[in-house]
Amino acid sequence: MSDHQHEHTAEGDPCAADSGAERYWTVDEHLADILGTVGPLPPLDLQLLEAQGCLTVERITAAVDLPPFDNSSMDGYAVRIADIEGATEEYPSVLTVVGDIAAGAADLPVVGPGQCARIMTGAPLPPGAEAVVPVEWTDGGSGGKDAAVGMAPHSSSPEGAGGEVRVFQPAENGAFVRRRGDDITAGQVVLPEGTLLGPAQIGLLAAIGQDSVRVRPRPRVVVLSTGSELVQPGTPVGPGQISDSNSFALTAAARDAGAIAYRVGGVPDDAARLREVVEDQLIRADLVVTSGGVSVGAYDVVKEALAPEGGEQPPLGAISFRKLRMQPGKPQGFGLLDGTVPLFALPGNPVSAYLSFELFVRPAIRAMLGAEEVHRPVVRAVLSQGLRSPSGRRQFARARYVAGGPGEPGSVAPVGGAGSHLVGPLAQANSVIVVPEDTTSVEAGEQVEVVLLEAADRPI
Ligand SMILES: Nc1nc2c(c(=O)[nH]1)N[C@H]1C(S)=C(S)[C@@H](COP(=O)(O)OP(=O)(O)OC[C@H]3O[C@@H](n4cnc5c(N)ncnc54)[C@H](O)[C@@H]3O)O[C@H]1N2
Ligand code: MOO
Repeated sequence: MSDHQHEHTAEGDPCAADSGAERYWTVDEHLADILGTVGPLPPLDLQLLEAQGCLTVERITAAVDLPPFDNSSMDGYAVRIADIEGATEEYPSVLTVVGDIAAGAADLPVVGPGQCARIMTGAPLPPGAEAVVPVEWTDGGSGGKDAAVGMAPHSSSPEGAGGEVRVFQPAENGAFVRRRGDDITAGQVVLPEGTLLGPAQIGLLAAIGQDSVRVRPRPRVVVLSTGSELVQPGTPVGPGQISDSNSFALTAAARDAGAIAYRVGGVPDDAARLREVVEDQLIRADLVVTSGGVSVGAYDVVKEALAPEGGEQPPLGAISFRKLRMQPGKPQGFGLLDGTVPLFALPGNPVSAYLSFELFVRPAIRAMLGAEEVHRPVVRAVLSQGLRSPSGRRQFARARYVAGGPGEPGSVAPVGGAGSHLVGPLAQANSVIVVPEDTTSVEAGEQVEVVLLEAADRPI
């Protein structure tokens, strides 16, 4: 056995100390309980930029035509086509300029026979005109034989356009004209129900004149970490203390899943204090995540605070603490606070907390957002190093996955060992290998199931 394989054995695994009598939940039972409890949040009208990343809950119909009026796609001259028929550089058509139309102009000159109007990109086509000739096809009103390179800026000739212009080329009816409604017509469905609102969709809503949109809002997720040993990163770490990393990783993971996340720093191991903090946070929480304090230690206060046994205070909610047939992530708490707000009590070990979030909390957030697919993508890949797994548990081994060529499976290698405290290798992982409950070893070259935690092949 290689050293690497040795690292992935179940030896020294804290999950090995189980008594036979207790009921264990499978990963699937736990997930089914979660997804059976958590559903989409009620829809809300949000301002456009607040709605970024949300899904629409109804189809959206344009109330207006886009463009709203016939307009020019070039800076040039609005003309009648009969006037410029057969125009050449040698025999240009000479037209009288009757006005100047900037984008936003409302008073438009009428273009009669032998006349034209200077026009800017986006400006309305004036009555009588049938096409636009770009300024480069004309002398720009200079009276010379050479094509113009541009127009004199309005600031340097505020009197606007007048006099004559020579046009050196003919144009077809409608040339350089963007017709009213050629993009979108009033009454047209522009976004179907369930559209994910990204920059282009938000731009489209603004273009049709909407300032708000009805969506499933992002869940507001409050992340708490518990433990008297925790200090805020950036402050000195005393004897026996560690920097609180879970609240940062889990807040970032909640954002990554599409939530609005609030990090509440380390709460000491004091059940009454924790209870107070959770109660305070309920005002802004659609979902609460805690880490730590769910095992069997004397200071594991999350259980005590949320599901007090025989105490004077009633429980804050119906939170069930359970053990799962998985590694890492064996101890888990889940239930509803106040009958409405889902609470996830995740184990404190950083790898356990993070993977539990990925497997259980992320799908809940996605379900609240109304997403059709709530799970991370799962692929099959060839294992490049053998690994061991404890019997009776589904193991989730941190790994690096590299996609294969077209039609080929990718390859995957475990990173780091099985210890739930190993945050170094976790930061190298882009995936987890799933080893089923009844499998105790997988050899190099065999295919395994891999959950992708991010786009594969991202350089570290
Ligand atoms: N006798 C038993 N002991 C343990 C068992 C068991 O079944 N019997 N289960 C082990 C397993 S598995 C896990 S997972 C942990 C879960 O423990 P808790 O959820 O109670 O977590 P804590 O004891 O509070 O902390 C565990 C570990 O993680 C560190 N930690 C906690 N919070 C943070 C944080 N915010 N940032 C960084 N690190 C954190 C903490 O210092 C501990 O080292 O229980 C096993 N024990
Ligand atoms: O191994 Mo525990 O299961 O670290 O979560």
